[in-house]
Amino acid sequence: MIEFAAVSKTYPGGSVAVEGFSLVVPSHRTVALVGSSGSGKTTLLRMVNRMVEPTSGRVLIDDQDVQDGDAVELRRSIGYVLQAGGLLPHRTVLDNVATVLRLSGIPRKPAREQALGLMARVGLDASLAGRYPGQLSGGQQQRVGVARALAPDPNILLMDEPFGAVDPIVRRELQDELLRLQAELGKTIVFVTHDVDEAFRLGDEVVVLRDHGVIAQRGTPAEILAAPADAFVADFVGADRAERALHTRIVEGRTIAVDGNGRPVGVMTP
Ligand SMILES: Nc1ncnc2c1ncn2[C@@H]1O[C@H](COP(=O)(O)OP(=O)(O)OP(=O)(O)O)[C@@H](O)[C@H]1O
Repeated sequence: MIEFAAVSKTYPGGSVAVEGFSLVVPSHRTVALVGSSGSGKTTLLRMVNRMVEPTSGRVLIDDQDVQDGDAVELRRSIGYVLQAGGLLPHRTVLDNVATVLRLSGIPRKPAREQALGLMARVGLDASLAGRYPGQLSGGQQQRVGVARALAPDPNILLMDEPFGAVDPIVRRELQDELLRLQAELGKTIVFVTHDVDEAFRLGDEVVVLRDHGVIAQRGTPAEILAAPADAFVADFVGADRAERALHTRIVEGRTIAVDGNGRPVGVMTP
């Protein structure tokens, strides 16, 4: 469990990124933080692994204040996936993953074997092991980023717009892959995105942020869609967008789901 207890962050120079944010992320769940650019998502995420120190308030992991332990150890125990992948450009794919294992004291040979296992787990063919990150597609690079983050078998995975740089089809594949992995692994995931559809797809719970990390609404995707807290949330989640405004129509005795443009999108099953 991760708990943000009234955290605030004012950066040097006076920019207020987050003001009085509180949230509990239950273990083995995925919570998606969604908000527009500058709403403080990255700042909040980085407070968990102490890449950002709150100006006030505390972050607790399983009731332990993250400030109490060693920052390097904390960072090593938490998986972190970034949009850019954060890969080492002059190391092969296998080495990128194995390095993380080596850092935790695993000898070279078993580290490489485990790295191959992690590659398979995220859907990367072993034939890519000897390539350099620059020789991979964007989607493959992101998979390496996920394999790296999973290497120390962390309980917590922090994901900061991890699929932001790939095209929509690959993005969808990566989302499916993450859902599959999460069903197997049951990590505690904080997923930052500005894409509402991605948040709704991946989040067991979704937290919609306004500026300064102020929570506009939190709930399951269904709860937020069914009852947006206010006009800001309704607008942000696109509650009136044609593709969300579904209704049914009877055609030849079957009930068809139709979107706001009148386009059929599915058949209702009894
Ligand atoms: N190191 C920094 N120094 C000063 N101000 C910063 C720093 N990092 C972030 N900020 C400011 O804090 C606010 C929140 O930034 P943050 O990166 O947390 O938002 P975000 O929601 O993740 O945005 P994005 O989606 O664009 O990444 C912004 O106004 C930003 O300019």
